[in-house]
Amino acid sequence: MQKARSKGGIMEIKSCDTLEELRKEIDKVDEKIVELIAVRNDYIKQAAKFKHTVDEIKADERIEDVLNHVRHKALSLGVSPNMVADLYKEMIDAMVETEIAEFRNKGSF
Ligand SMILES: O=C(O)C(=O)C[C@]1(C(=O)O)C=C[C@@H](O)C=C1
Repeated sequence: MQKARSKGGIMEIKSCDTLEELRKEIDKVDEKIVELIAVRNDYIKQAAKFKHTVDEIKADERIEDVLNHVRHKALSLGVSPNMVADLYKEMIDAMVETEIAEFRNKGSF
């Protein structure tokens, strides 16, 4: 089995013999990606505990830091930094909404 393509890679890369086998591996990777998105989403909900206003939730400077961080990580793994940053922008937009909903909810406990 081929090693993941870079240091710090989280999964082994299998050399597949058929398209069917390859697609099963892609499905497994997609499940992992969604699991990690769910973990991130849970942390985002926790972040609402530390915010005092809705304005504070959308922290533009922090978003820039996150985007730079993932751009660098993508580069180190040989993946397009712009593609990763675009995915992150989409995800963060949605997670800001989740955080706002969580923030509005926290008063009702
Ligand atoms: O770091 C925070 O303060 C967060 O709430 C997390 C997060 C993110 O998705 O990374 C979400 C909203 C903020 O605008 C900035 C970053």
